[in-house]
Amino acid sequence: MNTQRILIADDEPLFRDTTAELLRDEGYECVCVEDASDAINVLNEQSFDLILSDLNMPGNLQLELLQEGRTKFAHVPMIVVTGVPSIPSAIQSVRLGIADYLSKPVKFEELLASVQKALLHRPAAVVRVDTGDEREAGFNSKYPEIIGKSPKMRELLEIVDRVSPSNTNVLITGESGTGKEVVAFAIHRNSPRRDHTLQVIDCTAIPESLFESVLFGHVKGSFTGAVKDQTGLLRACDGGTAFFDELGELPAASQAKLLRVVQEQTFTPVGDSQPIKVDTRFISATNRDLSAEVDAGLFRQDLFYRLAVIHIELPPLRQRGDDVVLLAEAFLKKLRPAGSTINAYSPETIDCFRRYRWPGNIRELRNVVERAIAMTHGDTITPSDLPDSIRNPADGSTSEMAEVSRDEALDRADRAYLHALMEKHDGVIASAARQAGLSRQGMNKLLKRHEISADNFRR
Ligand SMILES: Nc1ncnc2c1ncn2[C@@H]1O[C@H](COP(=O)(O)OP(=O)(O)OP(=O)(O)O)[C@@H](O)[C@H]1O
Repeated sequence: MNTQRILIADDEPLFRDTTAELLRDEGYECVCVEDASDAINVLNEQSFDLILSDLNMPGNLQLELLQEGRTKFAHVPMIVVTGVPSIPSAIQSVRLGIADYLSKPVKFEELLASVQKALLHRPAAVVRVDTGDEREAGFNSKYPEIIGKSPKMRELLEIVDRVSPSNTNVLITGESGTGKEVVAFAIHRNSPRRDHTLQVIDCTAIPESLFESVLFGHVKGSFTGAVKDQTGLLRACDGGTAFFDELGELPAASQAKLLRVVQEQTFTPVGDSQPIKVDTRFISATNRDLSAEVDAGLFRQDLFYRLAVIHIELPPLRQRGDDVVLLAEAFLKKLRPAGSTINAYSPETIDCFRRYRWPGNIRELRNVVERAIAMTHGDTITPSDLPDSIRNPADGSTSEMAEVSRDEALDRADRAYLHALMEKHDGVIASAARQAGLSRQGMNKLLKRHEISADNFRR
């Protein structure tokens, strides 16, 4: 069953509906719109694998959909189907990188062949997170799955860009949930190996006694339970990339076996005598400090040097500045149910996001957004939709405090205090003011200065 999603933008109802119906019969999911601006809106809201677009339709007289589609949604192939073919529009379309240019009337078999071809040759599948305006939202057109435009993330993307085309082995480190796997996939997808497999090998999931069998494969009868020949994971990614996740968990005996493969690119399946040669790039990830583990004698130094030819260190979310806001916005768009009217965070919620330290990094943020979407009653997510630990982080004296000016630190503490106070008093200004030793007027002034709305705390 094919569940690829196709957006059909055409103002001719007969063509639009018939094409959608025929494509649905082929197993595709189709969404139909009748003009270019609706198409752009839908593209901003949902992810698609292909766009089928008319040229002469409302909102597209300057080929707006074509222009915007090719710059903002470059990873979604587009096929133009026009009733008014012309050489200039064909040239312009091709210049903008469309997958095909068809003239109406078009036979369905011809259209289907074009769709299948475009889908086959599109950039490898990505986790597409739609973040609205590219520049504003930290959307990196070459790495759409990596949201962020903080200096640390820009630097990181530059490194990713430089290492992707090479064959060099890469070690990615960083706290849990910082996006190590996302970066590994981005490197593979932008490498010449992209048409081959990226095989994820979770080092925590392979028992030491089965390491060779799982990685190298085995022949039937080579041990009790080996009832048939089994191809190992490394064979599956010949020509591609082997991604060793949680590398730091690999036991010493398995480290030795892996070293041989990394050095020689050969291995022998269990019970076989013929070595197999592969061509594999190794990307590894760990949240441990591997060089410290090498120093402590817990990880083989030779294997470390082989695998960490390039070392990419992912910063924790708390060091990525306002990327937290960009990510929260992207997750909101991605995770809200279709047709949902939830469309914003209140300024106080954004404040909570900025203040919190995010020990679980981006994964934690994603979970928090998902929970908030389920909790909220209105169109806007407010602090009452967040877990208590995020509304009231008990981290007034973190080391981060020492990184900012005294004024900024006092300001943050003041804001945290006001949040806690409003929370406790359910947004009732009179009682909050009483506890704070302020007049109502003074409390109102302070809330206004911090752009905190008492209404958001009322139950
Ligand atoms: N820069 C980013 N932009 C958008 N989403 C991201 C980004 N980084 C991570 N994510 C998302 O955050 C979640 C965690 O990412 P990922 O699994 O890659 O982290 P990890 O560092 O490999 O975690 P662990 O060490 O626990 O395996 C995923 O849902 C991923 O899609």
